[in-house]
Amino acid sequence: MTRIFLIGYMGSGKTTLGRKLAARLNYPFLDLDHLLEEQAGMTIAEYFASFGETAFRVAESEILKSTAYPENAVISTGGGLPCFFDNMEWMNANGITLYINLSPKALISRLGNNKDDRPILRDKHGDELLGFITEKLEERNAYYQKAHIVAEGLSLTAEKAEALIAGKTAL
Ligand SMILES: Nc1ncnc2c1ncn2[C@@H]1O[C@H](COP(=O)(O)OP(=O)(O)O)[C@@H](O)[C@H]1O
Ligand SMILES: O=C(O)C1=C[C@@H](OP(=O)(O)O)[C@@H](O)[C@H](O)C1
Ligand SMILES: [Mg+2]
Repeated sequence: MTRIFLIGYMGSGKTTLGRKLAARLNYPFLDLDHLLEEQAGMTIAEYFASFGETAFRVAESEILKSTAYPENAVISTGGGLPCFFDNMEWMNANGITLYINLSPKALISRLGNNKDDRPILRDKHGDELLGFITEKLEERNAYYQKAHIVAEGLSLTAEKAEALIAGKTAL
């Protein structure tokens, strides 16, 4: 049984890499944000607007822990998920965790104009955005660094991720 949890800040490429890695390993792909959107019948942005962040954190933790995962799976998480409740410990106990580590500037470059569906970042721009991500990433790193694997995000490919994971387990 191999369940691979991809973690990292918004824009680190968890969803993108997750899809590619799952295709490469021939494992099912799950994105916890997408599962929440399906179950709630609304987008993450709508969920934040209707119920607020506190309710979102409870809901995403419930989805993490109640999903009936296939034997083998690649699971992309939301960027904040490892940093609330005991979610990080839960993932470490129930699978292999891989942190996609990127600098604030690299994250901003990847997010580009594509941050409108991320309510926490949507209204921040320029220096304010850089300052916010720098500060939050420092706080979140305390959780992210507990991952089984810390991968350098800029050069990370599905092939490299597969090799890193194979080094931790017999796939
Ligand atoms: N390896 C990569 N190189 C360059 N851009 C990437 C890479 N992976 C993802 N991106 C881009 O970065 C943005 C965020 O990717 P996404 O997978 O949604 O991240 P996350 O799920 O971690 O928030 C998207 O616009 C995506 O196309
Ligand atoms: O980092 C965060 O707090 C969040 C990250 C988002 O997922 P991505 O990391 O896939 O953008 C999504 O769960 C929500 O907007 C909150
Ligand atoms: Mg994502």
